[in-house]
Amino acid sequence: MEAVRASAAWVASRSSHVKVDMLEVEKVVDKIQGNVPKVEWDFEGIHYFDDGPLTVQYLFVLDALNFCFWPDKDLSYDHLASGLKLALEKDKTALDADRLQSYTGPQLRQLLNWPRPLPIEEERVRLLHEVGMELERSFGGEAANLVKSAGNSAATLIELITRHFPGFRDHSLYKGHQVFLYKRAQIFVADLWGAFKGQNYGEFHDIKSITIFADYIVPAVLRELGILKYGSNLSCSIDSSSEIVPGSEEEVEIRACSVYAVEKMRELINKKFGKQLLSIDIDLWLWSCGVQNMAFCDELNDALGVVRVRAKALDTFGSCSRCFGPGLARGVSDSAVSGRPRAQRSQTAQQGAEKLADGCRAASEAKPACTEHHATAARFYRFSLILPA
Ligand SMILES: Nc1nc2c(c(CN[C@H]3C=C[C@H](O)[C@@H]3O)cn2[C@@H]2O[C@H](COP(=O)(O)O)[C@@H](O)[C@H]2O)c(=O)[nH]1
Repeated sequence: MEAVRASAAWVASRSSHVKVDMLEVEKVVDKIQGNVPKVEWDFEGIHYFDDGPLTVQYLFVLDALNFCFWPDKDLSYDHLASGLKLALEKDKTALDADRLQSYTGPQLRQLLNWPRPLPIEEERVRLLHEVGMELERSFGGEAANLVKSAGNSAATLIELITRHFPGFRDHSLYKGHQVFLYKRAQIFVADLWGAFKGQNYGEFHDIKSITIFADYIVPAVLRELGILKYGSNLSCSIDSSSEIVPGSEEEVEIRACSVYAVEKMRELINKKFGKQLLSIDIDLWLWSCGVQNMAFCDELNDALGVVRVRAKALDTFGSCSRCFGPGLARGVSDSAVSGRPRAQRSQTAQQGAEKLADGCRAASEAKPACTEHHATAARFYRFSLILPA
């Protein structure tokens, strides 16, 4: 999106806490030889998809709530995606516009099968109400109509979303200048594109206008790669896990410089290797790398290996969406990410994957579906899959 791209460049040129290291951008581009590993949308197997308008409704609600999972160490994006999916599978009307307007905090928790208050729960409930109310008022209750009214333009869809739904207006004031990052509105477009494979509700003639999505995972990956450099005060705050205040210069710089760095990466790939990549594809690669295991992002060759391993592992587990047994999944996942030497870790994960597959087969016969355990297992995947076999 042009407003996001221009904002990111504006901030990056004035940034004082964060710098984009162009030499490191070039090193990464050379190392991957312009080939960004293809990561499939829904590589985790946790999203609802029925190829129709209900999927659009699901994705819109999902992305309305797609922020801030970290304050609860057990909660992740997976819980939201798989929780809403299960809720829809149980009751196709769960995300109808009138229902969205009446959810309370405890009801939202129940919908997601989450046992305690969600981070920023009141705001999440407010967003649900806003989405339900505006969908009903302007789009006949259906997010699919919102998408249709954008006429296959990603930029128009983002304009419509941010005009009608204030909760998606991801703006900040930086050094007296308004900057636009539109993380969740852009993720929604990318989700449609990914889920519908660029067809039907996912067809956008200007999909290349979308930038990456400035969340808290991609910047961590870019920092690990050496592309983002933080000043010493910011480094200390982040390394000691202090909270970075929303809207602060630091926060805006981290997010905007991430967008800018990937735009530069894309330009360089085009210049050196003649390839026109979409920021969406780079985002999904970096994000999947980040949520799987940061330690592996320092060696991009490993990352290339990751995708192969993932594809193989999904063959093993992909068809099972039943309860895996929490003890097994947890135990294995803890050992897989402990600080052991790489060769040993790979072996542990490999054995873990086999054990998990056995447990999974047994459990799926013995127990009914269980979102919470499934999410735990999915998180384990994310650790195990990136370990080279
Ligand atoms: N840049 C970027 N950020 C993304 C996503 C997604 C999910 N995209 C789905 C689309 C296709 C795939 O199959 C994905 O499942 C979530 N996030 C952000 O991550 C954070 C959650 O992290 P943790 O607390 O560890 O669960 C949180 O800020 C959330 O908003 C993405 O794609 N790109």
